[in-house]
Amino acid sequence: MRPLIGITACTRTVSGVASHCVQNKYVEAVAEAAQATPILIPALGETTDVSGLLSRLDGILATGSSTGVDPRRYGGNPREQSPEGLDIARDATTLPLLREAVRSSVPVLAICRGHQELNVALGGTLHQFVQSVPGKRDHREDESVPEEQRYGPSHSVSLRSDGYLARLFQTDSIAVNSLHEQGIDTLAPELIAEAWTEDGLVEAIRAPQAPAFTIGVQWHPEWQAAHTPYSRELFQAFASACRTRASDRNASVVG
Ligand SMILES: N[C@@H](CCC(=O)NCCCC(=O)O)C(=O)O
Repeated sequence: MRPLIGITACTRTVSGVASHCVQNKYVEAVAEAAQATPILIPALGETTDVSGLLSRLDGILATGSSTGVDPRRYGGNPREQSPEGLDIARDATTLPLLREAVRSSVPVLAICRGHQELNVALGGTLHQFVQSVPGKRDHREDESVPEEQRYGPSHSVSLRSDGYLARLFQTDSIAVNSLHEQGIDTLAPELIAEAWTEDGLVEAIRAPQAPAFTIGVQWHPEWQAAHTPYSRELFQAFASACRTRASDRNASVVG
């Protein structure tokens, strides 16, 4: 049986109707690159039954989003963010969920906003506008170009020489896409950096003491994941951890 992977949703108003949304590329990456069964995790906030949900899941994919984590979640200045740029219900869902997933041996792959959420959930902080930080490059996408170009390679990242990703990819740097303006400032105590841009921004993270696979990346491996070698390898490694979790879960139900 395929592992069951929960994908974090955003709240959106679609044609005037309040909705929970996940972009197709995340669903496709789980179904095709990870060969798993995707299921949406709605942004229900505090009413989410976190432990009940985690006990039924084999992995969590924390997605990217145009919205940012509310700065009040990490001691940032709330006046600098417009309310439309936030998704309070998503924060109230994903932050406790990711914190508990890491503790409960549920594999986590966290992408872009998800990567930032993982850091905040575990006690780290973010830059609200990386492009305004002295010495940092502008990590935002060019919104005027077609999607194919927006998700194309933008800059390289150096991989930690003794790190998980360098071992997985068998290289010390890769080219990645870049579509964000927030970014990690202070790393959460239980995370280590797995990759950096040349401006020093942390582009990938891992929780080395976590019982299961726990990786965050600032770039977008879900974009055409099944057809892009490093992205496919990352999703396959995540899937392998999810399969282990699935067989452990089944063994505990049977036994
Ligand atoms: N808003 C945050 C997060 C950036 C992010 O997740 N971008 C993804 C865009 C949509 C997608 O492809 O999922 C920031 O600006 O840092």
